[in-house]
Amino acid sequence: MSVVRLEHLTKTFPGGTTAVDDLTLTIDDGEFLVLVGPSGCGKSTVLRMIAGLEAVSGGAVSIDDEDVTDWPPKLRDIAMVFQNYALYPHMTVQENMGFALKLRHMDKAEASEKVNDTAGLLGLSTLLDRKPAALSGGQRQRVAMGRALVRRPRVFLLDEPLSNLDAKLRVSMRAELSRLHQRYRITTVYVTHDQVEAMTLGDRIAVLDRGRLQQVGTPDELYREPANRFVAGFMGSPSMNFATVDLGGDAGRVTVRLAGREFEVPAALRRRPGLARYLGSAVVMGLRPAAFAPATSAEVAALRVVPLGVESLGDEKHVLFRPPRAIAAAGDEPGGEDIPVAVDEADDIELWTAKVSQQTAVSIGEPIGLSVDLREAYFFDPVGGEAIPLQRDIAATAIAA
Ligand SMILES: Nc1ncnc2c1ncn2[C@@H]1O[C@H](COP(=O)(O)OP(=O)(O)OP(=O)(O)O)[C@@H](O)[C@H]1O
Repeated sequence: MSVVRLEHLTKTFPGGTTAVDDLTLTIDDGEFLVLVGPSGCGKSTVLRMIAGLEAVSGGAVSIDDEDVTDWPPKLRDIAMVFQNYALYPHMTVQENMGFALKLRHMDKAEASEKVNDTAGLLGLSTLLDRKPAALSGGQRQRVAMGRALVRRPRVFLLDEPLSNLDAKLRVSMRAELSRLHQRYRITTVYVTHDQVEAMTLGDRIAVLDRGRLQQVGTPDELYREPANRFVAGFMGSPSMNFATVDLGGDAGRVTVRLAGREFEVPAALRRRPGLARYLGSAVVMGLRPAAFAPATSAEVAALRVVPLGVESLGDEKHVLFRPPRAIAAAGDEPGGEDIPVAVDEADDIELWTAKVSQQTAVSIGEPIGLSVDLREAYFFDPVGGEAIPLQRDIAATAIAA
């Protein structure tokens, strides 16, 4: 059993930067938790406080219900792997991996057996006599992980361990990490700013922004039910597209206006009931790149956009275009029954992206029609950015009330 509990964890550096702000989070026994967030959001500082490498300014860290907040690192039984895996250059792979066991005065034969077992698992058996200089980047990273795993720590902390590797190696090391975790089930906290790594590795993902926890949940929960605009924009690649739109209609019919055209929000959209209190006012709408498709000529609900960039990724294309201006169609009167849509000027700065199939004929500067699937739309409060709740949240609130 190794449950890691962070309670109101806070870190303010002497210069006054609050890197971690009141973080409360439990990492369950055997769980693989990924901490993600943009550069500087406090991920490494959280990890360093768990390891005991950084003193906390407030709050507590406990492991298995034991408060370890003031314990020195070596008493915590935690292993940490960094981005620059810092192997001892003068030692062989065998010696590097066995070093921690030697420090613990483990019996030589037993230590050697443990090293050999772990090396076998990591595909390092034939490299045991080499020194780090004679290894590839991926092999060195595996040795670093082997060195951490060999003593079966209670908690395994990894800080962007794959970021120095090339794309192909990263994919295979991801698979390897998953396999190792399945095998040992060591409680793991993994820091990355790469949301693909987060989605593929994490049992759960915790998203940080400016030191504050935004949401914690399974990859699927974060993707499908982001708690706020920040999480929605962070999870998913390419990112979600946002526009501020005014909501029109009544309880029976909800519409948004984009590019002078009115779109009805489908009744089937689970987020729709939460929209009722925003009727007649502005909301932020989010559309993932996959919500667009090339429009067939028969479709009415199409946007005409001028591609400003086309990225061909082999099996799909990303089309970049200026966000459709949510202008009212000619004849609409502001304040009239059909509420015209306001445009947040800031939205114009970031280009939108549509994901289309490789077969779609599209080139820069040549207008194309895109259909929009509003069943895939997300809505956020225009001020606080929190997600407008799903149907079941509303039902739960109603019951609670
Ligand atoms: N020793 C320090 N003294 C002062 N400020 C620090 C110190 N270490 C980190 N910071 C600041 O704390 C904030 C969080 O840093 P941290 O390294 O935890 O972020 P991160 O999310 O891991 O970033 P990255 O993804 O770039 O590694 C940053 O604003 C950083 O500049």
